[in-house]
Amino acid sequence: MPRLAANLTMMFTEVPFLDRFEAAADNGFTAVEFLFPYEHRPEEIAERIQRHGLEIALFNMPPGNWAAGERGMAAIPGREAEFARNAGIALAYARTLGVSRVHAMSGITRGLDPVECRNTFIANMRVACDMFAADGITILVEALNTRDVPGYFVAHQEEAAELCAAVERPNIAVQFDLYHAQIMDGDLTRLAEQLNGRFAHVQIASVPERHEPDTGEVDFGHMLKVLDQLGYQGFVGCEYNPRNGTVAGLGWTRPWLGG
Ligand SMILES: O=C(O)[C@@H](O)C(=O)CO
Ligand SMILES: [Mg+2]
Repeated sequence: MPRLAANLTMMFTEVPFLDRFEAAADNGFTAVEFLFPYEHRPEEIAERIQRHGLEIALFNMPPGNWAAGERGMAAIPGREAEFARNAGIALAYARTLGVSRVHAMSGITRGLDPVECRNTFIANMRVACDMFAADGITILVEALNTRDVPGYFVAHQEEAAELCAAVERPNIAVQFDLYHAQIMDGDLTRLAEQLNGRFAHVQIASVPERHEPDTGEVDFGHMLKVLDQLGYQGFVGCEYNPRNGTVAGLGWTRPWLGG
């Protein structure tokens, strides 16, 4: 049975960030995820988690200047020191929050030398993996679709898996976002079978609109069963923009969350 995690960057945005934890718990979630916690002290977030009996499935390292269009820097030559600093910031949050998966975004590398980017990515990820290993934390690599994020370093699931292998560390894995995967790769059942054992987090949303996963071109009831059959024990992040309000759109979660 997949364990759903509400993505608090996209869901429950009707209330301020710190109040989204209560909203998620009230609606049956026992786990949450979010992109960036850094506007809040880790202790404030830890208090919400404890108060509402939640677990945090995942969050991202600082991504650089998000508003200016930056999407991480793991593969961007010349930003190694900033990457390592950001890894340190994320590690402090992960420790306080008891989180065991942290996503390190690769960056927009369009126009840069691909070999240099790959070497930078591998070296940076080795640094991050080694920093997080003692705490039992896995670093995640996500492929993003080129329509939403043109020029991102990793666009296909097999590329993400191959890069993880090239890092040669036990605590790195693919963040298998089925929304991006459907847009770029398709054939999701066979893809999940091929990648089985190499992903440590899953995310879902309808395609192409990125709304609730009960609409659109992918049958997520089927995909969640496939993940079950493959023995996937991790979380499934609900990373979508609710169509008409978060709570109004939660009907699809009933078979998975109960209620
Ligand atoms: O799929 C996404 O957009 C996120 O999981 C993410 O981390 C980068 O925006
Ligand atoms: Mg995602």
